Amino acid sequence: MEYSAMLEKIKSQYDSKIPFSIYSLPDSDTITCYFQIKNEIMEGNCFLEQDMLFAPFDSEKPLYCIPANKAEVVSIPFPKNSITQQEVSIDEKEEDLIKHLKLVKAARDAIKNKKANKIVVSRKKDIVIQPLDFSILLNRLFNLFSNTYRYLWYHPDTGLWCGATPETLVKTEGLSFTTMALAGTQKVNSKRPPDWTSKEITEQQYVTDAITTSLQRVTSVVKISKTYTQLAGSLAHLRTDISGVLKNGKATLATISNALHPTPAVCGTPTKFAKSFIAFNEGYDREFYTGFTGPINPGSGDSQLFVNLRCLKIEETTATLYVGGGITIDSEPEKEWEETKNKMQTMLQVLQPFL
Ligand SMILES: C=C(O[C@@H]1C=C(C(=O)O)C=C[C@H]1O)C(=O)O
Repeated sequence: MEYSAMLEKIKSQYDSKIPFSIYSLPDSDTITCYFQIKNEIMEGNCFLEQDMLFAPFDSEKPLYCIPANKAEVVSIPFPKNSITQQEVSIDEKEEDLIKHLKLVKAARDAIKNKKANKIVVSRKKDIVIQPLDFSILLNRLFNLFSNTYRYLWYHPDTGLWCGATPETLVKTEGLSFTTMALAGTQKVNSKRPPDWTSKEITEQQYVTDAITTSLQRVTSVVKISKTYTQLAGSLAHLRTDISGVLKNGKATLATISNALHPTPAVCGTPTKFAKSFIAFNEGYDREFYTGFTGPINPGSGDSQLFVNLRCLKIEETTATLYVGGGITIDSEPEKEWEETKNKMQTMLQVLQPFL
């Protein structure tokens, strides 16, 4: 399939409300498209066959998939273009600032009261956009942030989502797996490497510890790398790689993703408290933000799932952007607000021609 035919196909699937998904793996020049053939709703048991998966933050809610055997699956190179980035400024409402500062303070108070060590709090931001043009959107999505997992997903039940996430939930190859603990955020400064503070180091260590503990149930041989800096757009994060072998016969992709999700990178620790704090205090439904998505193939064992961060949802002429950050005892509310603004830049860069 030619790239221009693919663009036509996306438009016709979208106009006829038939599910499709397009993705490019980190550092790849190829996009893979899943165009569902018939307009059936595929939700529920999505971990059994080769498919594209789209799972919400709340594991009680349905996850969606486009099975390969019900879709036209094509992989093609995407046209490369260099795009210059300029910071995009948008109006933020005073009430949103006040609400977020209050949320961060409430999370910090719960931590001070020893209810949790870390809680990830987030917000969403609605932005009015020009009518969508898939050609422009995909050109920016796939050419910017090439070291991230970039995707576009559409399903009539979930709506249209896209994202460029730096975070792997889990990658499996046969019985081997790798995952990562990603946390701590600084704006990249071209003059000097990030100087990580003890707040960020502690916040990221919580993630490594929690992931290693939850994996003990379903894996054997866990290897933990040194912690290093990962760049994602104009941001830097702290990252530790965790790899190992799945317990033969016991661990499936479903068990390992259930063991991992939601990690303290997007929820907090302890998970139960952080989850209920988020449900009671965030004041909105995260839907698929901080859920997970990616191409899976349980038969061959080669699957890649990514945490749905730096993402947005488009409904007609409104784009909703989702951003959050990890709160610990040392968090400063104003800095956390700035961090959400910095994280928003990723999707604002993609949307720039539509603003
Ligand atoms: C929650 C987000 O990102 C997560 C939180 C981070 C942090 O608190 O520093 C860093 C990377 C991600 O694990 C987001 O991008 O919305």
